[in-house]
Amino acid sequence: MKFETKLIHGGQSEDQATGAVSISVYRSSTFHQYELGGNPKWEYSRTGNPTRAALEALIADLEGGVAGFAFASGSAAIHATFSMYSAHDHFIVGSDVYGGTFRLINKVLKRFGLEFTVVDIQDLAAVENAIQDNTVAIYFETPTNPLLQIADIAAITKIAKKHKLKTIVDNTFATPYNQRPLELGADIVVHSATKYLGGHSDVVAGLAVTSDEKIAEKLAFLQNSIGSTLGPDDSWLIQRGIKTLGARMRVHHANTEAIIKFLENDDRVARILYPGLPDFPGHEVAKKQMDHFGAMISFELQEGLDTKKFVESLKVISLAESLGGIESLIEVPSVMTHGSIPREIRLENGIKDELIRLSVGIEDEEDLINDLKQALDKIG
Ligand SMILES: Cc1ncc(COP(=O)(O)O)c(C=O)c1O
Ligand SMILES: N[C@@H](CCSC[C@H](N)C(=O)O)C(=O)O
Repeated sequence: MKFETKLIHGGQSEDQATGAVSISVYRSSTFHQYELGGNPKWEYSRTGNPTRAALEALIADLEGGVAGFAFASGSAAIHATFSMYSAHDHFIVGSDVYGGTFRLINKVLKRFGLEFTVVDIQDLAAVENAIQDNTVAIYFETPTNPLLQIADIAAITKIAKKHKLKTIVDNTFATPYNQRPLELGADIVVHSATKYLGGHSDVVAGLAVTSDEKIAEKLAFLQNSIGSTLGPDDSWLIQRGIKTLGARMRVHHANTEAIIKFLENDDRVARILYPGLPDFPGHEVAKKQMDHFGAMISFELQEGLDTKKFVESLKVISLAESLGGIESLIEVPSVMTHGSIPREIRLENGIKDELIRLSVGIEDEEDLINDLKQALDKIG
């Protein structure tokens, strides 16, 4: 089955009880057990729910894993994944990660004794040099939020395997439409399904997928034990969103190409970060491991231009956190999505105060470009 067909018919796409082509929402907390001490398929919705299970089967299918797990948010999926490990286990983490992941690591996981070394994930020698006797896994995003840095997944998983480490990839920005890390050797993929997978900015959800049966057992245990599971209504929304992922991504990509051309030709734009640009540092690796370069763009305006006024002057594009929805969203990471990272660390990692991140939606491309133009005209 081709990927675009899998989006619609993959996993478990029909309701098994009725044949309904849209999976039913099983809004039941518990299930009648007809035999005491039997082994029922469904017992309690935290442990397993048919609507959530359909989504979990679908994401496992799309990422090429053996099992998928749905959580109440991307952060919950990441938390459950790190919960497989114990105090004094050491992780190598990419320096550019979503601010909330940085916060989870530094303010929560470290308190439970997990240890972390932050490295530039583009630098393979730095990754290998950071390995210690107690290192258990390498965790990174690619493309990263918000600098869109590209990590070489195949090369990193090769290093990981050599040292018997696991590789965990946050595939939120790429989505399985553009990139499938498990096929490149990763052990676990995590997602903020809040973004492209849901696709309509109307649900917060997270997913984890693994290619390893033993990890799948651990994640199933932790999902049930921690209990941060995704409810049936939200599971249904994510499955519905995924059905149109291919159609949406084609428009996201076309609009992004047009906006990149516009930004490249405007003197008021100083720097554009986008993996599809031939002179972008990660371009060659992105070309190798991604089917398309995605629809996230970061950029900086020329020094002295008023970033605040620019983002506040947009009329079609909304100033808002989040990304991957049908509507275009713009934000300033230093103040918004990455505000929880101390300024000196942020600057050290390359996130300037004035960096702007744009999530290109599927509106008419001319409307988006005209909106950017009128806002630029207000400041310079
Ligand atoms: C790359 C990335 N990973 C994980 C998360 C966390 O996801 P959620 O907001 O669904 O908890 C986000 C954003 O929130 C993100 O941008
Ligand atoms: N205020 C939130 C930040 C949400 S950021 C959402 C998303 N990951 C993005 O990058 O836009 C918080 O403090 O967690």
